[in-house]
Amino acid sequence: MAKIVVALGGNALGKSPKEQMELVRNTAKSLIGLVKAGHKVVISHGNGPQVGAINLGMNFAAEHDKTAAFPFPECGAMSQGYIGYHLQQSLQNELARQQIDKPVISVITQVAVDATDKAFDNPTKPIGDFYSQEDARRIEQEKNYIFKEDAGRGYRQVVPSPRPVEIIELSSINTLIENNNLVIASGGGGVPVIKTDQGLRGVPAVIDKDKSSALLADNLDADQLIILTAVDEVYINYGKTNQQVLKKLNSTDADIYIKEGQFAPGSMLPKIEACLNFVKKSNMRCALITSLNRLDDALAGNLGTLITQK
Ligand SMILES: Nc1ncnc2c1ncn2[C@@H]1O[C@H](COP(=O)(O)OP(=O)(O)O)[C@@H](O)[C@H]1O
Ligand SMILES: NC(=O)OP(=O)(O)O
Repeated sequence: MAKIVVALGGNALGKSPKEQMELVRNTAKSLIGLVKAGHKVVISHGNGPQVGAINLGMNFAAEHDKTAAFPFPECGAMSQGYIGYHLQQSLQNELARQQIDKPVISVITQVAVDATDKAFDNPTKPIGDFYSQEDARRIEQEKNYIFKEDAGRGYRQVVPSPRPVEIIELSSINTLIENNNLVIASGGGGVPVIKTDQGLRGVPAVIDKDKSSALLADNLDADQLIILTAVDEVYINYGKTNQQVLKKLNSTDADIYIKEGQFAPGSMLPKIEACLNFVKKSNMRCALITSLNRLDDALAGNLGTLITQK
């Protein structure tokens, strides 16, 4: 029996509640397969597109209908609730269908970051939808947002992405897991908070969920980290005619490929770095990157990129 943290990518969760629900329902079947096999499963997820959409909607309502403005950390917390709700319901329905008695719970998770993290001065985390360069430049002028090109897929708004330092609700998460709960935690990388003399305070940023998931997996002393995204496998020369799939990747080769710039910053690079951070601490650990809808095939060893220390 292994303890496995499974992280679902925000971009891989589709563009609408309908799409997300369908994708999550499908993934729930594989996740319950892991539970049935006797593994302790903990689920985390991204929120880039979702927190961007929520923030856009809230800003629009405040501008046009004069509703109260919703600060960015509150939007992050809403994205945890929205995605957690879909995951929770899909997992509960699948457990009921298979007549398995197991409680499912989403934990609103805050993750402490360093208030002096240099990431606050250099926004890098893409959120929301993709825009053309022309539209991105126009919105930048109108709204004072910052847009950057996202891994060849178009322009997206970017916000600061500080490094996760401490999972505030870790002890509750651990207790819930040890008491047979199927736990969803650290959604969207966690709501970023800083520690002040007055206590915890939310900050406008999005923590990379791959980094937070690796921290969660490490803190829980998990055996495996699985990152589910939109591609079946990791490649070198990705998107070029000579692209080559990486079935297995050890930390030595990964460091070389990182130096060569094989993994796009803001998309595949944080996943590889998170997996390396996790596996480098123990040669008993492994990490797997594969697609959200092919998890069963990946678990059967037919696809996916397996990352190990040696
Ligand atoms: N070397 C690579 N191999 C595979 N995919 C890559 C690579 N470099 C960049 N990518 C891109 O990274 C994307 C996954 O990152 P992203 O969309 O940010 O993930 P998430 O599902 O966590 O939101 C893939 O869909 C793919 O387009
Ligand atoms: N928070 C976060 O990393 O989200 P994505 O997986 O959507 O990038």
